[in-house]
Amino acid sequence: MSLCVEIQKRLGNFQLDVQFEAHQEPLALLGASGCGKSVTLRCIAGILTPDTGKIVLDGAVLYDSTAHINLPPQRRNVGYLFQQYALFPNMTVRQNIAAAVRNRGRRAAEVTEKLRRFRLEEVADRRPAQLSGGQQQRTALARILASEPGMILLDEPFSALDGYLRQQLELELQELLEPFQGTILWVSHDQGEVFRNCRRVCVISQGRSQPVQTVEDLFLRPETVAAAQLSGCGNFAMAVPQGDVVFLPAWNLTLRCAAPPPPGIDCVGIRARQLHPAVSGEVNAFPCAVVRVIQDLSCTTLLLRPLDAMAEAPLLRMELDRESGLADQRELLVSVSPEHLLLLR
Ligand SMILES: Nc1ncnc2c1ncn2[C@@H]1O[C@H](COP(=O)(O)OP(=O)(O)OP(=O)(O)O)[C@@H](O)[C@H]1O
Repeated sequence: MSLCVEIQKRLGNFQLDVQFEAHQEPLALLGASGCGKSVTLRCIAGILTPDTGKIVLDGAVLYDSTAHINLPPQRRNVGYLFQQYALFPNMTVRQNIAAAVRNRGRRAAEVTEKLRRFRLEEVADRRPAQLSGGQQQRTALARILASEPGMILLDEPFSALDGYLRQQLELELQELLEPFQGTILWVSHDQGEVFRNCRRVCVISQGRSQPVQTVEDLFLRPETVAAAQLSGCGNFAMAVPQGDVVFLPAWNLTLRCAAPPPPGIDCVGIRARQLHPAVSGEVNAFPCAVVRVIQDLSCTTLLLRPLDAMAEAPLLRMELDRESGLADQRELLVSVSPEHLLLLR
């Protein structure tokens, strides 16, 4: 049971070129807005046709430009949960689910089972416009599972919902999808959502896919600037490796690394949480001017300028607990431990 995708598609100035494999797992497709995540899903679902390439699901060829195979969406056995759920607006919840059941003889029993399992019995006779966001999402998912798909495509499943509901539904979606045996492609630009729900991830950056990796490798040990950005890192500087240190011209800093940087490293990343107040003489300590203090709900962010930085150098973000008591300092000695310095290409 697996999905193999290797496709190219041009849309105006945008060029998509992605390849990845997923095996009976939730695989995350993670990337910034406009990087090509939805176009990839639409090509797999058969709503868009790639220019070249191949898509194979569980041994069945859905698309192959060389062999001129291009199955229509309804023959692909792919369930697609759209960002806005795309329910039939004139049908009730019951009818929306019933429309997806292929086996007519089992239709009534299937609908009853889905209404119960997805806790939709009380709203079964309402239309989509009369449902909450969460109920719409459950209806859409019930409809997808009623069609017995070989795989499920989730396009930003929580984008239509706000904070509290979002957290609840994420837990619920995990539970509802647990019995599903096939592959799930989970599109998101939210690092936390990916970390909580998927074991492996394919990063898409400006239309190009990067090799599939584990979420731990991406978030804890990112290797590229794009991956570090997606993992939430907020400080970047060009770097010149010299033995087991790196020189950062913009901030005029030399920082020690945990090990000599491998070839190809030309940038470092520093997470805002991993900059910390330092004592004099501490490894990698450097003085900074505090340029701005931003009070947030759960933390305080300081924007810092290293004292020897070039005029146009980017400011450093440092995140502290709200009660740290450092928010009124003009100058601060800070440090990043060598093992927390992200060495990037
Ligand atoms: N039908 C189209 N014609 C021309 N360009 C398109 C078309 N559909 C998408 N694009 C372009 O393709 C690129 C990728 O779009 P896509 O919707 O896949 O992004 P995304 O990664 O899903 O972004 P988001 O996270 O914002 O949903 C964008 O630059 C978009 O403008």
